[in-house]
Amino acid sequence: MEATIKVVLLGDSSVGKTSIVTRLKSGKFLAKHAATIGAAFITKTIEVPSNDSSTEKRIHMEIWDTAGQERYKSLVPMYYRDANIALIVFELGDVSSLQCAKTWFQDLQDRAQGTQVIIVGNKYDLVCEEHSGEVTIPAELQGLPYVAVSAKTGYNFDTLNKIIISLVPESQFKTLSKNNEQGNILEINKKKSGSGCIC
Ligand SMILES: Nc1nc2c(ncn2[C@@H]2O[C@H](COP(=O)(O)OP(=O)(O)OP(=O)(O)O)[C@@H](O)[C@H]2O)c(=O)[nH]1
Repeated sequence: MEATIKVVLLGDSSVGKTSIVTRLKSGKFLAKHAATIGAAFITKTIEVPSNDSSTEKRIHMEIWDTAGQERYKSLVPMYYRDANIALIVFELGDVSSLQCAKTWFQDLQDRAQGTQVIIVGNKYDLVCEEHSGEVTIPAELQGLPYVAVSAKTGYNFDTLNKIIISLVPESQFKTLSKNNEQGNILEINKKKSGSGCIC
């Protein structure tokens, strides 16, 4: 079974959206300094762990990394339109980026109600462990799935992947295309025999 989903990253400039995408895609951290211009797109396939090999599942993710800089803000709705999942990213220890996350959530509620939201607090490696649990999530964002990660160290990316997987509804999964091809071949053969063709 396969599902294709569109994932978009939203959040203030420099909170680490591109670094999260890179970590999701390649498991690496590149100390990147250039800000994203407009948006960037990558694809990533993840296997859904299962005990039963007959129900193997794969999720193809189309991941859109948007620019956090103010001057590109008006373009962003174009990228979150039709997204199944939005990762709204803020930087742990940076209150203004958390306020910005609130604004993005409001935007999605106004313009993309079908999009499921995950709140991601990034740069866990920069905050002291004993203080990292003290993030006060604004009331508007409470109840949404939340995970603290570090794109630099890879901390909690397994949890982030699990949350993404859990948000893909069963109805989104379609039978593997290989089976569809087999189905088509059977259909062609049936038509041939029906028309009396012997070639
Ligand atoms: N220490 C630390 N630095 C990080 C982490 N994630 C990203 N950074 C750094 O933060 C800076 C900004 O990261 P980007 O991934 O470019 O941020 P962005 O949100 O894509 O920025 P825009 O393209 O402007 O929207 C870079 O210097 C990264 O190396 C992290 O988990 N820990």
